[in-house]
Amino acid sequence: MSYRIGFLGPKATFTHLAVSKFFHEQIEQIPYATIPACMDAVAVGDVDFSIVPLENAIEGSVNLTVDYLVHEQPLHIVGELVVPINQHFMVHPDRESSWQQVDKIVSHSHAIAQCHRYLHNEFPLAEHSYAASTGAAAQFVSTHPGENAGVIANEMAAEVYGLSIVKRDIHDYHYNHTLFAILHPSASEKPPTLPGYEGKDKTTIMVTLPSNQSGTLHQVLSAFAWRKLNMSKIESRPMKTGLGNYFFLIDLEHAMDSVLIPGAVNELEALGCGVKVLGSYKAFYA
Ligand SMILES: O=C(O)C(=O)C[C@]1(C(=O)O)C=C[C@@H](O)C=C1
Repeated sequence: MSYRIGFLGPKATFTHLAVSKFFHEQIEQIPYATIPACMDAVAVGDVDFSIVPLENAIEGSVNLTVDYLVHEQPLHIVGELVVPINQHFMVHPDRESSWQQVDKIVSHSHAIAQCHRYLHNEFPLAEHSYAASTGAAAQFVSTHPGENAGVIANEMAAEVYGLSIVKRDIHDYHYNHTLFAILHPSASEKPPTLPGYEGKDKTTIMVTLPSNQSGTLHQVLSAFAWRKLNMSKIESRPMKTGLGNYFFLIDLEHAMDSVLIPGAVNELEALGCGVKVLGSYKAFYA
C-alpha cells in the first residue's frame, strides 16, 4: 500500500530528511509550509500521517508543535523518528568567495539556536532572519542572489537549491539529534512498518494539576515511581490561561498496558488532575 505522508516542507528540510531516511517502502511525500498546516492536513484526511519536529537535543521542545497539539489540533503521537542533525553554513554560489562578509543569517529559529556560539564568534553583527524551516531559508537565498545572506541548513538543501556549503558542522554541541513525531487523529493507527528498525516503547501523557492544592506534583511523580514506570522526560508549558498556569508533558519508557499505566492515570484523576494520553508508540532511532 502506498501512504501519503505530510511533512514540514519545502523539499530538503530536516523533517524531509527524516521521512526519506526511514520510509523505504513506496510512500508519497507531501510538503507543507508550516507545522500547523502539516498537522491540519492529517486531521482532515488530506494525508495518512503527518511528520513534524517535536524536540531537539540542544534547543529543547519545538514549542509550536507542542502548543498546536495541546491547544489547537488534538492529534495522537503514533510514532517517533530520531535523527542526527548536522547544520552546515551555505551561501549562494555567487558569494562563495566572500561568504565571511554576509550581513544576514537566514534559517529556522531552532537551527539558528543550535549554532549560536558559532554565529556569535564568526558573525557577531549579522542580522538573524527566521524562516518557517531550514529548507524555506535555503530556497529563499537561492532565489534572492541580491541578498548578502548565509543559510544554515542540511546537505540535501545545498544540493536541491544549488547553494555552496562553505563551513560544515557548525552546530555548537557535538550531540545534535532531533525527534520527529508521526501524528494521526486516531491513537490506535499504526504508521507504516520500518523494516530493519526495532523501535523503543514510549508513552506520552499530558497532565494538568488541580489549582491551589499543595504537593500534587510530588504525588503525580509518586504515582509513576512506585509502579516503576520509568519517566524519561517531564516538561511544563503554559496553559495560556493565566500566569502560573502550566500543564506537564511526561514521557514514560513503557508501552501502554492494561494495568500499570491505566492504574497511574486513574490515580492522577483521583487526585483531581486532568490526564490525556497523547500517544503510546515506538520511537525509531536512525
Ligand atoms: O527547518 C527544518 O528543516 C525542520 O525540519 C525543523 C527543525 C526544527 O524545528 O527543529 C528540525 C530539525 C532541526 O532541529 C532544525 C529545524
